[in-house]
Amino acid sequence: MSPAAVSSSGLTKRFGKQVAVDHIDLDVPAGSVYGFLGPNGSGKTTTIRMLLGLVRPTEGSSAILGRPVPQGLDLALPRVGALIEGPAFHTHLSGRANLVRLDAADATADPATCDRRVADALERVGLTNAAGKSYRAYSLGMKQRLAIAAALLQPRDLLVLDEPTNGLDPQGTREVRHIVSSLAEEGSTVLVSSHLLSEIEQMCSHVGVMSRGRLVTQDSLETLRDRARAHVELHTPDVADALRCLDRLGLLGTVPGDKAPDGTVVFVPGQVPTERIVSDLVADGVRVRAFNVVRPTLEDLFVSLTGEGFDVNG
Ligand SMILES: Nc1ncnc2c1ncn2[C@@H]1O[C@H](COP(=O)(O)OP(=O)(O)OP(=O)(O)O)[C@@H](O)[C@H]1O
Repeated sequence: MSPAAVSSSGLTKRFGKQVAVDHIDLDVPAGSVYGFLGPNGSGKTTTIRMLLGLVRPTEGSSAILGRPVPQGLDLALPRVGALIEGPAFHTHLSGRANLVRLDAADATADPATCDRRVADALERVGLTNAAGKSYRAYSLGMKQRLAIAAALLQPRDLLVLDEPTNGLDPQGTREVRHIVSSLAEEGSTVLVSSHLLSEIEQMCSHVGVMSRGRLVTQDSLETLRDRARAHVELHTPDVADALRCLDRLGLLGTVPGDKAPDGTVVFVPGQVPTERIVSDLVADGVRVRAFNVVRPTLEDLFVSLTGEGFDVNG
């Protein structure tokens, strides 16, 4: 197992009586693109602020790049690029001049390589041609890309991006996705928050789902897709015979109990073709009243976990 780039244990933040973040155990594997997904107000920003030492947790602990927060932040933060509350850009300065200023304010940055690093960061986010324009003339998408460039002025092992596509048009969103993918290809871990499932699905390898301050699920996207795979709901008066037949086919049938009507058997067909299952059931004398293949989407899975909807298309 790869070591965690970010981890937390029982991390909790209360504002007065309100529990904004409720005992969450994060595990962001090194090298992953971890999508931190949840509706507005579910506690994502507060969590990220705690991880970066910007707000003190009420309870619990966390570590980034193997260093405890806050004691180890001096060592960890130079290796972390964060887009959380946009850096303070000067509206009258150009994008390039803004980055040079930010770099100059960073004690860990080498002034001798500033120009090259600024040029590289601008190139990465596709702002080379607009580098000399004043910030006030930038579109929202360009401003967002400049903020990402600011996080990339130095090589980073971990990027923390809070809702990086907020307010961007589809083109801007695609560009941010592309930047995230290229960072991941180069080996950085990326922790990216979003309230959009479609976005997380397209760029992440892992997902943590927040709902009302709690981390309701956390896994690789692959595993979650697997959990959301098709299952069959079979209705029959011959439940025992049906279970025996499924067993012979190597399938595990379960009787869901009080939630489903009498005579319901649920199973995951896996690799066995459904037509084969039906014909075997019939051959065994099982009276098939209904045979419904249910294909939940990832969204169905998350909604069932959180009880809330996700903005699917943005
Ligand atoms: N400084 C604060 N004082 C009081 N309550 C706060 C404070 N910061 C956040 N909260 C509350 O904590 C809850 C979680 O907010 P948070 O910003 O972490 O959610 P989020 O998932 O990031 O949502 P969004 O995407 O809207 O920022 C909200 O109900 C919010 O009102």
